[in-house]
Amino acid sequence: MDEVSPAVGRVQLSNVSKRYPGTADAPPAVDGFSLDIHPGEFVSLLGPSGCGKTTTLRMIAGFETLSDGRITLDGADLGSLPPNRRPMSMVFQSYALFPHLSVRDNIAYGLKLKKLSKAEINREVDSVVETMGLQSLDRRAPHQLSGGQQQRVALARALVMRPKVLLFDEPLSNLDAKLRGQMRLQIRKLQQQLGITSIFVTHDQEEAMTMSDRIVVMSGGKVHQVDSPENVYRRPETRFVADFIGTANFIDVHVHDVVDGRADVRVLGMAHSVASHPAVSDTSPSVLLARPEGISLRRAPEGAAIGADVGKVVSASFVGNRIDYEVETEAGILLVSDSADHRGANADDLVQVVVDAERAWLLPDEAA
Ligand SMILES: Nc1ncnc2c1ncn2[C@@H]1O[C@H](COP(=O)(O)OP(=O)(O)OP(=O)(O)O)[C@@H](O)[C@H]1O
Repeated sequence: MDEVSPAVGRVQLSNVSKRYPGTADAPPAVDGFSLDIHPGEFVSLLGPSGCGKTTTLRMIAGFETLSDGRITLDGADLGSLPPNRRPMSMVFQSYALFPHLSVRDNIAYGLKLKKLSKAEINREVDSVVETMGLQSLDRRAPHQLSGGQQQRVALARALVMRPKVLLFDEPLSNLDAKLRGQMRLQIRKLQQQLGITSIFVTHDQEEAMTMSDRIVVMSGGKVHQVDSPENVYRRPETRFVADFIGTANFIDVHVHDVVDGRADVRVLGMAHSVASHPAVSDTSPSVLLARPEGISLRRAPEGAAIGADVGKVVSASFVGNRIDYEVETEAGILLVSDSADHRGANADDLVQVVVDAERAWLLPDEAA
């Protein structure tokens, strides 16, 4: 396949909503979704079951109508254009291969419908078979392939249509963890090589984090944050995002002063200056987010008792590349991860608990 990046495939969603028929008393499945997806960008829609990510993808594909709003591709309104007239290909969780057709015929299927000549079809199929490393498998039937191989065929079938946009609906959920990891890398590499705008639905945060340029975190039909993987982890917009992505310790703090995105707070008896969300003020309820790797444990001073900065180790679990601790403190149970390869503390030890202020983030406590 050509390895040039076409500067096409800009998808814009403006205030898109979806209310399914017969659900008038429930909140909309998708509620005022706006997003500008750049050509060649890899965007994941991430959120818990029922948050509206599949509905959004299906509206982009044309399988669902919009109740409100507009979706454009390269500036042109997609309106009621049927799915097969949209220059997009979808890769499904179930692979959706035709069982009675060979790998090669599965890949060629869409091109035959487009009535390309036999020679053209062969050329395009050869090219994509090579790109996907399917040369030795192309005469087989789908049932003679592993799950990962079937998913590669499904991707080849999508790519051969030379879409402007690739849509993925949880394509890796049926694969085992190791294969999922390999497929993630393969899809991302290929996507970058070909420069095809990609929209990827998943409920797996690690998948979204490792593959995406930007992640859209959704809940209850609404967008909570659109940001880089790093920002959704380190600088979440809402408590929901902080909790959904990774492991979160939420610590109640006293906020003394907020200036230029930094706040003076008292955490576990110690004064710190921490980065703070723009909506945080010294009068609004706020909560400190500290990730487990942003807290460290030190040996408690001789004769120390549980207090402001001294806690008691409840459990210490060896997880291979790190040790996970649960520590009981005055701020509740905190989860702490230590990358050290030796166990620094054991259950029942008293430890000094230190929050790394540079890795902490103060955000509005909408749950307060
Ligand atoms: N055909 C339908 N008719 C009525 N309600 C629907 C229909 N399809 C989905 N919904 C509802 O719309 C909301 C969003 O569903 P959607 O499938 O988009 O969520 P999701 O985030 O993709 O979830 P999952 O990860 O479980 O697939 C849910 O409340 C769901 O029950």
